[in-house]
Amino acid sequence: MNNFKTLSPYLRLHRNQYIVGTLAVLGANAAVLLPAYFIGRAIDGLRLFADGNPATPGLTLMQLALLALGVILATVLSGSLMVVVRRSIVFASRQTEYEIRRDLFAHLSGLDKHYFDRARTGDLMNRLTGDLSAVREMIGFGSWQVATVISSFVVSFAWFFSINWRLTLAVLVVFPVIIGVLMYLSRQVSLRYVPMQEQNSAISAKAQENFSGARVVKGYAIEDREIAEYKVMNTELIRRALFLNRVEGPLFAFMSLLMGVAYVLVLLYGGRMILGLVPGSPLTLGQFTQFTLTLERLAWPMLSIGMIANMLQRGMGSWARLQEIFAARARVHDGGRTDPTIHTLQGDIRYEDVSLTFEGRRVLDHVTLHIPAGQTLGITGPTGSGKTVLSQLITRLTDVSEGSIKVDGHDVRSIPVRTLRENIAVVPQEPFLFSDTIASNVAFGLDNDHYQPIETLKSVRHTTPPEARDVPPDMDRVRRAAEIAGLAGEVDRFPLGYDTMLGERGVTLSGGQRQRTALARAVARDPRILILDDSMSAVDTETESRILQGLRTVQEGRTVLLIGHRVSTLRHADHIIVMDAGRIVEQGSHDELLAAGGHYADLERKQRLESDLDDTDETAIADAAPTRPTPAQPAPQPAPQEVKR
Ligand SMILES: Nc1ncnc2c1ncn2[C@@H]1O[C@H](COP(=O)(O)OP(=O)(O)OP(=O)(O)O)[C@@H](O)[C@H]1O
Repeated sequence: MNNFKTLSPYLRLHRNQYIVGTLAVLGANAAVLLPAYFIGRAIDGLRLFADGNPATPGLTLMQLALLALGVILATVLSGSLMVVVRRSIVFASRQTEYEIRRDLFAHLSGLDKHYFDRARTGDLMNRLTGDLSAVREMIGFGSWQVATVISSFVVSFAWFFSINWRLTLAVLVVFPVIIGVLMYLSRQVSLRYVPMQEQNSAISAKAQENFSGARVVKGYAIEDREIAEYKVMNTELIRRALFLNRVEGPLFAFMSLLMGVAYVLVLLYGGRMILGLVPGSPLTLGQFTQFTLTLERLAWPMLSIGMIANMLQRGMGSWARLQEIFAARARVHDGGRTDPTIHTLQGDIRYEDVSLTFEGRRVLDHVTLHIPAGQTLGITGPTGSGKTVLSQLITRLTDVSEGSIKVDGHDVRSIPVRTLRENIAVVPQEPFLFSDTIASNVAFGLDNDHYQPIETLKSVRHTTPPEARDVPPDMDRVRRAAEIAGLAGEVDRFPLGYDTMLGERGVTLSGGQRQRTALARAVARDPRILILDDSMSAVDTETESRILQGLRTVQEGRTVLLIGHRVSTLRHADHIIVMDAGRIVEQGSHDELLAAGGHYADLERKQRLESDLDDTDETAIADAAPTRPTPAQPAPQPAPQEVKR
C-alpha cells in the first residue's frame, strides 16, 4: 500500500486520461453484453411467433431487424470505446513511464560518490529498463484489465440478477474459491518475483562488467571461466523464473475448470427452470440464452484474473525496487548553510585540522595545510596514503569527518556545490572518456550554462521538450587545450583529427593519450583550481616535462594540486607535501625536502639512480648495435612513447 502511495503522484498527473479510460472500459464492457440481451429477446419473440398464438403475436420482421441492428451498433460502440481505452490508458502509461524514467535519471544524477561507490551499473540498468517496463505494464495494460474484470463482473451480475436471482446465486457458488485462489496466488507471486528480478540484475551486472572489462578477461584468458559463471547465473535465473511460472500454470487450468463448473450449474439448474421444475422461478429460452451468452463473456475476465494479479504483483515489486533508488539521498548537497551569494572563487585553500574516516577507518588524520591562490602544491607519498581523498575533499566528493576546508575563507560546505565544482577541474587517476569525438571529449566541460535543473513530477504533456542543441565545440579552445596537454601533435596525425570517434570509455586511445585528453578537457574548462591526480603516470618523462612546461604558461593565477610519484612531476611545485597513513609527514620546497633527507630525498635518489641506469643501458645497447641493420637483425625501435594500458 505504501508503495502505491508513492506511485499515485505519477498517476495523478494523468488523472483525466485514467478516468476517461476507465469510463470507456465500463462502457465497452456494458456494450459488449447488449448483443446477448438482443439475441435473448429475439429468441423469445421468435418462439412466441412459432407458437402461432394470436394473443402473443411474437416478433415482427421490423422488430427482428431492429434487434439485429442493435447487435451491430452495440458491437461498433464497444469497439470504438476500446479505441478510446487504448488512447487514454495505454498512452497515459507510456507517458508515466517517461516521467518516472526522467525523474529516476535526474535523481540518480544528483546522487553522490557514496552511492555510486556501491551501486552496480548492470543492476541500475536493469531497474531502469526491466523494472520500469513492469511498472508500465501494471499501470497500463494491468489497470485496463482490472477495470475490465471489475466492470465485466458488475455488468454481468446486474444482468444475471435482472434475469433470475436464483440462477445467479448458483453461479456465485464458485466465487469464494476464486477469491481464495487469488489471495494465495498474489502472495506467491510477490514472494517469487523479487528474487527473480534480483537475479536478472546480477546477470546484467555480470554482463556489463565483462564487456567493460573485456580487455582484462581476454588478457587473463578467463573467457571460459566467465562463460561458465554466466551460465550458472542464467541457470539460477531460469530456476527462479520457473519457480514463479509454476504458480501461474495450474491457475489457468483451474480457472477454466471453475468456468466449466459454472456452466454445468447453469445448464442443470437453468434447464430445470425452463422445464418448470423450480417452483416460483420460471425462465424463458431467450433468458437462458442471454444468461449463458453473458456467462460466456465472463470467461476471459475470469481466466485473466491470474495473469492480472501476477502483473500487479510484478509491477508493485518492480516499483519497490525503483523506490529504493528514489529513497537514496546524496550526503553531499546544498543545505541550510549554503550561501547562494558566492559565485566566484579565487582558489585560496585551507585545510584546518581535517580528518576523514571511511567505515571506521581513519584515512586522513589531522591535516592542516594552506595553499595560497595561484600556487602549485605537489603531493606525494606511498600508495593508499590519502593523496586522492585529500584532493576529493575540495570538490566535496565526500565531506570531512572532522575539521574544515575553506576556499577563499568560505567553508566548502557553505559554497553552492555547483559553483564550487564549476571552479574546479579534476583529472582523475583513471580518466573517463565518452564514446564521442576527441573534440567533444575535450569540450565536455564547456557549454554548461544553458541547462536548468529539470522539474520532476511534472507531466510530459505540459512540458516542452528541451531544444535539441547541437552546439559545435569551440575548436580554438579545444586546440589550445590539446596543445597544452601535449595531445595536439598526435591528434593532428589521426586521419580524422579531432573528429576521430573514440570507443566506449576511450578504449581506442592509448593510456597516455587518454590521460592527455582528460587533461585537455580540464585545461579547456579554464578552472580556478586544477587537480591533477597522478594524471601523467602513463606518459614518458619527456612528454611529461613538455606538458608541465605548457601548464606553467596557463598556471598563472590558478591553484594547482599536483599528485604524483615522480620527483620530475613535483620538483617545480611551490610547495610539496609527503603523505603517509593519512598524515603530512614532510613538507617544503623541492630543495628543502632534499636537504631534509627524508622520504622525498630517498625517492629522488632512487629515481635518479634508475634514470642513470637506464641511460647506461641505452648507451651500452647503442655501442653494441651494428652500424647497419642486417635483415636478420631489425633496427632497434624507438622506446615506446607511452605505457599502453
Ligand atoms: N570510497 C572509499 N571507501 C572506503 N575507503 C576508501 C574509499 N576511497 C579511498 N579509501 C581508502 O582511503 C585510503 C586512501 O586512499 P587514496 O585513494 O587517497 O590513496 P592514494 O594515496 O591516492 O593512493 P594511490 O597513490 O594508490 O592512488 C585508502 O586506504 C583507501 O582504501
